[in-house]
Amino acid sequence: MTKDFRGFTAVNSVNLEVADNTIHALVGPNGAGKTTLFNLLTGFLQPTSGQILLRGDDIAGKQPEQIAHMGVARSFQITSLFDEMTLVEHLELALASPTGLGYKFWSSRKRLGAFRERSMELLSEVGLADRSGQRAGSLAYGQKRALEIALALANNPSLLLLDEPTAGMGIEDVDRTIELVKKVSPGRAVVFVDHNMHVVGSLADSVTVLQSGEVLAEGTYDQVRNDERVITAYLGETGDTHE
Ligand SMILES: Nc1ncnc2c1ncn2[C@@H]1O[C@H](COP(=O)(O)OP(=O)(O)OP(=O)(O)O)[C@@H](O)[C@H]1O
Repeated sequence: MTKDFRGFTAVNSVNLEVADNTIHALVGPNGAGKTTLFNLLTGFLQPTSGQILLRGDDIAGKQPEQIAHMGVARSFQITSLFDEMTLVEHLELALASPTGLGYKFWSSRKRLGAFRERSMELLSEVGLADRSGQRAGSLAYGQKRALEIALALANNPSLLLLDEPTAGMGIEDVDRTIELVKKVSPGRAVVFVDHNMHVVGSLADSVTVLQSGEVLAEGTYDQVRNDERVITAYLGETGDTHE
């Protein structure tokens, strides 16, 4: 698929194929087109040309809500939580929204109770069950990111997109997040963007390296990390982020 912004091609004929039950990393220097690609996959941007097939259905041109209903979920790079709401309320709201209950939330708190059990399951999946009644604002940074993953999982997506899931984390949270993503990946395809090569090497079954909107290299982590073009692209940026 391709995305032009008034003559500037941010994503140029990128062909990305992600199989079920696999974890795929999207890496590349700043401005490579990773966020634009995520925006295309989730309907926040429309491709200038090309198809986006989700298990055979073309989702290009559909609205973000439709794409979400079809099984694509994304956790954001920037936290999008409500500090005053509890963890379990976050999950209940996320579970209620595809049913159309979402907008009535404020007047039908009782009906949301129907989602309590599933909310607790999701919280325990990400290791936050014992904090279910706490306000999101009271969580540590790594826990907030785990809550975001739980929210992304609420509608059991077939394609889970994680935008820099370990950004800003200390090493312990990074390792916890690696284990969490491994744990929640079976049964779906996961695509993540991350600048941390330890994370990419630990998680990714396959890696696509983007540069200036184009695919620079593709393969396993070991294949791409030894690719001369990749090394050059990264050296050009920061000197040593290829590890
Ligand atoms: N709405 C827009 N209008 C014009 N240009 C844009 C727009 N969005 C992104 N771009 C440009 O497209 C290119 C790719 O940007 P994108 O944000 O996708 O890169 P990225 O790989 O996600 O970078 P980073 O790692 O810094 O997040 C950049 O040159 C950016 O300036």
